[in-house]
Amino acid sequence: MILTPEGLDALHSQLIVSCQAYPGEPMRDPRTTGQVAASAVIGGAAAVRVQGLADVQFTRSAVEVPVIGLWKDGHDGVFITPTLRHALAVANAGAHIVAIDGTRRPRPDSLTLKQTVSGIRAESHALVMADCGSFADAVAAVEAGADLIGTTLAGYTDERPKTAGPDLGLLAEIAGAGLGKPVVAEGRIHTPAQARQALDAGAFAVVVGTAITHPASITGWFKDALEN
Ligand SMILES: CC(=O)N[C@H](C=O)[C@@H](O)[C@H](O)[C@H](O)COP(=O)(O)O
Repeated sequence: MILTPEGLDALHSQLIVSCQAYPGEPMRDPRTTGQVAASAVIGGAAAVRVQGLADVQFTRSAVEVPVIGLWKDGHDGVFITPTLRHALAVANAGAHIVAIDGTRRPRPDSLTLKQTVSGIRAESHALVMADCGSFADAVAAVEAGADLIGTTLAGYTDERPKTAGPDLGLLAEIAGAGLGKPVVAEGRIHTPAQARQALDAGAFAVVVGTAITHPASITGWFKDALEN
């Protein structure tokens, strides 16, 4: 199944679930990722987002909804699918949508964001989601040709403070600017009410990760509540 820009309509106002376990964690296994993703789909996820080539491959065979794939390399600076090589590997692993760093920061392979998007288009059928950290990033990502704009990196670059919940201010600013591409709310959406607020602030779709698929974090939230 090839996902076209028109096919993105199926994701309008929908929930996308990010299924990620981090290096060294017990659930860091591509089979587990696929099972968690399939469970999220049973619950109503219209798409899933997974990290790592094997995770993309396993998840593609575990679900029938669109798979957003990424490859995290490192954890500082530009680390979400940082180069064209990473992006093409994610596309080749079967991702319908490749999520890439969509900031204006220099990239490790020295390509511009526009060259990266063009390279993905030239070599694959995958759509491109640009993970942005600011309004200026979003404008640049649309100009670069991205199919989807994510607020994924709001609070993780030095352009925005890290809000406790989702950065609804940035979301509303991008959505309100009418840049012509769907804006996906992602990052620190921890409650159903916040997911609803994100849609109301203009999000095309909402990505929730930790609050649905990261038991260690969720357990910590409950434990903290008992201790304070
Ligand atoms: C900044 C960064 O590395 N974000 C990553 C991107 O894929 C993931 O670690 C997040 O879990 C994902 O964005 C979903 O966000 P949240 O888990 O807050 O719902």
